[in-house]
Amino acid sequence: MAGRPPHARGRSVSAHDEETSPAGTDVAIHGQALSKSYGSGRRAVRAVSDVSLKVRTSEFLAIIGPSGCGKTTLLRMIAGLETPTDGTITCCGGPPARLAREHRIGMAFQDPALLPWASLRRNVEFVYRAAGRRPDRERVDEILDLVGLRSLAHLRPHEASGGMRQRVALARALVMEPSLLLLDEPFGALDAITRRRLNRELERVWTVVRPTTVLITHAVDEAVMLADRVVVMSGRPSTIVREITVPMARPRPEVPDESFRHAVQECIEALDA
Ligand SMILES: Nc1ncnc2c1ncn2[C@@H]1O[C@H](COP(=O)(O)OP(=O)(O)OP(=O)(O)O)[C@@H](O)[C@H]1O
Repeated sequence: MAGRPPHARGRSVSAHDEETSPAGTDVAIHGQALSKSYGSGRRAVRAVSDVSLKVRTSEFLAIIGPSGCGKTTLLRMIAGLETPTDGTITCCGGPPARLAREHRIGMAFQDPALLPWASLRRNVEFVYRAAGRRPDRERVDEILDLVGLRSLAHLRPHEASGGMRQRVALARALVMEPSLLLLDEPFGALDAITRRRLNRELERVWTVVRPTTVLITHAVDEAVMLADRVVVMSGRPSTIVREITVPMARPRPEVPDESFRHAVQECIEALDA
């Protein structure tokens, strides 16, 4: 299994410390002074305030922070689904909307929103149809294998467990080999055991495919278990207050070791600050 990439080595830093931001041509996501407000006048909500971040190609970044601090809004700006009120963002060297148009962004959310009448396989194939392409059956088989669903692919969503449905969501997000994988609380609705199992599977799949990944989660241990780097957002103002590099090789240990506990503690302290 691949070890942690050399770029993941580092220290805990301020989000605005340019020296510690990934430099050079391998920057996949580059947001500069991003702000987003909804509405106007006295009813305006400043959802994200002055966020700058860089994410390297093939890096796994997790975002944690209190409810309502702007995590989803930030992810939606990265996906090209929201336009920043201020600041700029590029993904793979161009505007996010271009990447989205080229179907190079894979997304999965807490609610997998599967087509109820279609088999799990057809739900995965649907990604191709939505992009106006013929499904690549070999690739669909490969991704179903990777998420452990090949033998269950004939089931309909109502016959599948919550964990299986989330695996379909992950397969859908990955099947077209996206440059960016954006995950918004994908396992938030699952029980602790299934969630832990899917964390392991996501780690394994990510190690094989290695897309640049941004994961939003409320679970600090999930963030530390999966990410190269954890970004902590605060509620007031809605911005990045801390970045924590996770100094652990992959696969991450089953039993939390000292560096895992230390990284979790750092995240908790940043959240409580
Ligand atoms: N489309 C919208 N219109 C108006 N306000 C919005 C919209 N989307 C989000 N907001 C507001 O922006 C703020 C940030 O919301 P966002 O969903 O980005 O936070 P979050 O950190 O992802 O929250 P949670 O962890 O609860 O999912 C909140 O105050 C929210 O009410």
